[in-house]
Amino acid sequence: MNAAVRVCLIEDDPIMGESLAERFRLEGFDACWCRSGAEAMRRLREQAFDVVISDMRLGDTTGEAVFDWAAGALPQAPPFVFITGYGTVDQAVALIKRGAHDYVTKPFDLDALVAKVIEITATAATGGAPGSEPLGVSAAMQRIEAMLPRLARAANTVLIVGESGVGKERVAQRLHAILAGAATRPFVAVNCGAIAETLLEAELFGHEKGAFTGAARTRPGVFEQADGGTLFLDEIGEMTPGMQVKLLRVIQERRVTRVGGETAIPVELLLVCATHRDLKTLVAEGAFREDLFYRVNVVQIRVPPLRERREDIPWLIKRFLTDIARQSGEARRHLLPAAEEAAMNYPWPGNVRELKHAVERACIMSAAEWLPPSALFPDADFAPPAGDAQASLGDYLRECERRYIRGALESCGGQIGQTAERLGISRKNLWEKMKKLDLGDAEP
Ligand SMILES: Nc1ncnc2c1ncn2[C@@H]1O[C@H](COP(=O)(O)OP(=O)(O)OP(=O)(O)O)[C@@H](O)[C@H]1O
Repeated sequence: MNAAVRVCLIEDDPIMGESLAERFRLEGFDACWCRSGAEAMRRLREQAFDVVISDMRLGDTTGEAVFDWAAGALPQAPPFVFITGYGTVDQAVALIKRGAHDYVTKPFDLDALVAKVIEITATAATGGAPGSEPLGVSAAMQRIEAMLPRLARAANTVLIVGESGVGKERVAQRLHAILAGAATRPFVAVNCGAIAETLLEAELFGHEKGAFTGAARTRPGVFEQADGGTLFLDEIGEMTPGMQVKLLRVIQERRVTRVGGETAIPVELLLVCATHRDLKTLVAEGAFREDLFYRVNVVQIRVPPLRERREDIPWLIKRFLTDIARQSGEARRHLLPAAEEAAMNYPWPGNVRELKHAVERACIMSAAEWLPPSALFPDADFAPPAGDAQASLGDYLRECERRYIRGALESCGGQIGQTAERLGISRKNLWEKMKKLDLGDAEP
């Protein structure tokens, strides 16, 4: 799968260069090791690369100079990932603000770097930068699409709501792509629900050297990293009251103070917050600050669940099949009409994420060019209920969802983590659904 990934490695240190080049080749990447900036510029001019991994300091020039040269001289500069030492972190952060993709600090984890390359090139294979593709063909998604240019011009805070996996981050990326146009501006995404409160403050606002045990050096937070571009804060409904106060202050003042710091640093960015929770209910329960709710809820985009915009299902399936073919280099697969019909009839509780996983799994599990329904829905005991003419659509879909989740639970031996992964939803989301659908002892 990695055979076509072309990596340009710019590293003047022979030991580091050799070990990185060797590891990349072992991964199946087509790695070209350039030992100087001049050599890199020559190779980049001659050949297209999917990603550039460059040291900040090179014998004859700097990684920054190569990056600037590529932005001006190449028709389409590949994404740059910088390798930095302690002394050059600030420079690397500044480069990200100017459009570099990412950086890793020495000593770094090789596995993580390889995963980063795969992630970057997989995104590139989906047809360009995330956000460069339309959101869907349904009337609902086209309405969202139509409002984005106005928001990109006028808004500085946007709230995106919708169930898990509907594509909230996708919408944020699309908004960012419209905002940024051809310019290279940073898009930084953080899942607030996945980070403990003690770490979240430093992640958002940064920290000074020595601010706490383990803060060996100064690190700018995501607000600073996203300066000039877009910051996507996912799962803001999960923030603790303490963090909510701090976020409110930053949104109002548009300045951040690093943990352990004294100076307020101005930031100018589009803040996109997202949640799958009902913030109004959280406000009523006292779990979410009312003032913060009004501050982030100035403009709200609701992304409907996939079951409410079924026209997008075949369109998304075709997109995913095309992406898979491009990434694997194999022939493009198709769905048999019966499989497409089954996909249209299924409620997709995990939304687009679940659909994407199902298509990916079907392509791995079946070698057929035309995929049958069983490739998409491998759980033997799942068959959509026959349907009762008296039942409402809501009841019918609920029964479909219940049966499918029960089948998945059974096929995963009741293991919640595995089942959630298989369905493409979070464990928490699975617990909630099990509770709602009376499926066993739904206690986390
Ligand atoms: N319109 C779309 N076109 C192509 N892929 C999409 C689209 N919407 C969502 N996806 C894919 O579905 C998956 C889930 O999307 P995304 O992460 O944006 O959802 P989310 O609503 O932010 O999820 P969560 O609430 O769990 O954070 C991703 O792999 C994304 O690439």
